[in-house]
Order: sequence, then C-alpha cells, then structure tokens
Amino acid sequence: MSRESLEARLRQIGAERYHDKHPFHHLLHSGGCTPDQVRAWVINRWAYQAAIPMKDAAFMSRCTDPAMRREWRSRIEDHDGGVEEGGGIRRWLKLAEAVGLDPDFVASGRGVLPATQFAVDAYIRYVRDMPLLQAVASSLTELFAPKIHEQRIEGLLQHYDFASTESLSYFRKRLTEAPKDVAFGLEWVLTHADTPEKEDMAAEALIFKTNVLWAQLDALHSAYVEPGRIPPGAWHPGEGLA
Ligand SMILES: O=C(O)c1cc(C(=O)O)c2c(n1)C(=O)C(=O)c1cc(C(=O)O)[nH]c1-2
Repeated sequence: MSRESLEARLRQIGAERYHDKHPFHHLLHSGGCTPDQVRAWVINRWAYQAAIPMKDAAFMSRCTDPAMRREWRSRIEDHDGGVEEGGGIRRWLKLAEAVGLDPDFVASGRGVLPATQFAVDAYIRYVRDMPLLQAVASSLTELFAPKIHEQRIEGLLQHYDFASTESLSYFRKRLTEAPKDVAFGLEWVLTHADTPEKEDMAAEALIFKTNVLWAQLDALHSAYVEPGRIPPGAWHPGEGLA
C-alpha cells in the first residue's frame, strides 16, 4: 500500500468513527445541553485532559531517540505549561469556573464516570505497552480534532452564556497546537508502517483510540441524558459548584 493509500485508510477511520459523530457532540454544539449536562461533560473531559500529558510522558519514557523526544516534549509543555502562564490544564479549569464549577473539585477528579476512567487509563496503558508504531498512531485522532474544536467554539459561543474568548481559550489554543503534533505523528507513521502488517497495526491503533473517545461520550450520554442512570460514586448535579 502506498503512503497515500495508508493516509486515506486512516482518514476513513476518522470519517466513520471519530466522536464528532456521537449524539452527545451534536447535543452540546447545538445548544441542547442543560447547564448540568455541560458541567458533567467538563468534569469527565477533565479525566482525559489530565491523562494526556501522562500518556505523553509514558511515550517519551520509551523513546531511545533524542530527536523523537525533542519533537514529542512540546505536547507535555502544551498541557502543563510553565508556573506563571500554565497550559491546557489551567485553561480547562477556566472553562470549569465559567460553567459554575469549583476548579479544585474538577481537578480532584472526583465524580468522574467509571467508564471514562477506564477509557483514559486504557489509553495511557496502550501507549506505554504497545509497539511504538501503535503508540504514535493512537495519537492520530488529532487529525480530526481541529474541525471539532472549531465547531465547538462556534456552537458554544452561539448557544451558551458561559462561552467567551477566555472560557473557550483551551480550544482556540488547540487549533494551532494539534496540527503541529499531528503533522509529525502522521509523517512518522506513514514512514514506519512499511509492511501490510504494520499498516494494519497503525489502523488498529487508530480504531482503538476512536473507541477511547467514543466510550467517554457514551458514558456521559447514558448517565446524564438517556436513560439518565448515574453510576454509584459519579457526579450528581449540585455537587462541586463554585
Ligand atoms: O476536543 C476533542 O474532541 C479532542 C480530541 C482529541 C483526540 O482526538 O484525541 C484531543 C483533544 N481534543 C485535545 O484537546 C488534546 O489535547 C488531545 C491530545 C490527544 C492525543 O491523543 O495526544 N488527543 C487530543
């Protein structure tokens, strides 16, 4: 398979399986979420945010090539930032505040849905344990993220009072961060997936990752939209407010 056809195969996986197809995504972006459903999303998505730099650190711990580590380390810096200015994690907590949550409550990780925690933990383990090709390929959902971030900025600004340039700064910043990361990751995968078996491995990794994202929105939808069955220990409306 040529590089072009492998890239097309990976993009097709996104077209069919990325979480922009999930009903919760449409509900959120079209203004259909109640304030508590938005809060539930912010609390649960925190678990993903918190896991990303940990999985990138797990990835880097496996890289023997300093050039690869040099490329990868900006991902951790993007999320953790410096002491003064912070990074994506701090910007996420701005969003938490804007929707009326106590940022310390959100940062504590309390109330996260069990399925969400399982999914993000699985992502960290996958990147730590699987062949490097699959660890890199699993990050390629970011090929599809800028589109969803643009839709989110536009949809939230249009429909919700809490949305502002400041509260949505997380997503705006990702519009420039993600393409830089994914350009490197895609090039690396297209170069290193040089046998049919490795092409299949890359595709499987991307499917695994779309499942990590999909499972999180399924859990959210089931707990807070339909049928509204909140698992034991998960966040209940009214908790963790500022
Ligand atoms: O809002 C989203 O839908 C979304 C999706 C993804 C993704 O595709 O995994 C990421 C992000 N956001 C994101 O903000 C982010 O920093 C990020 C890092 C990664 C990764 O796998 O390394 N994915 C994503």
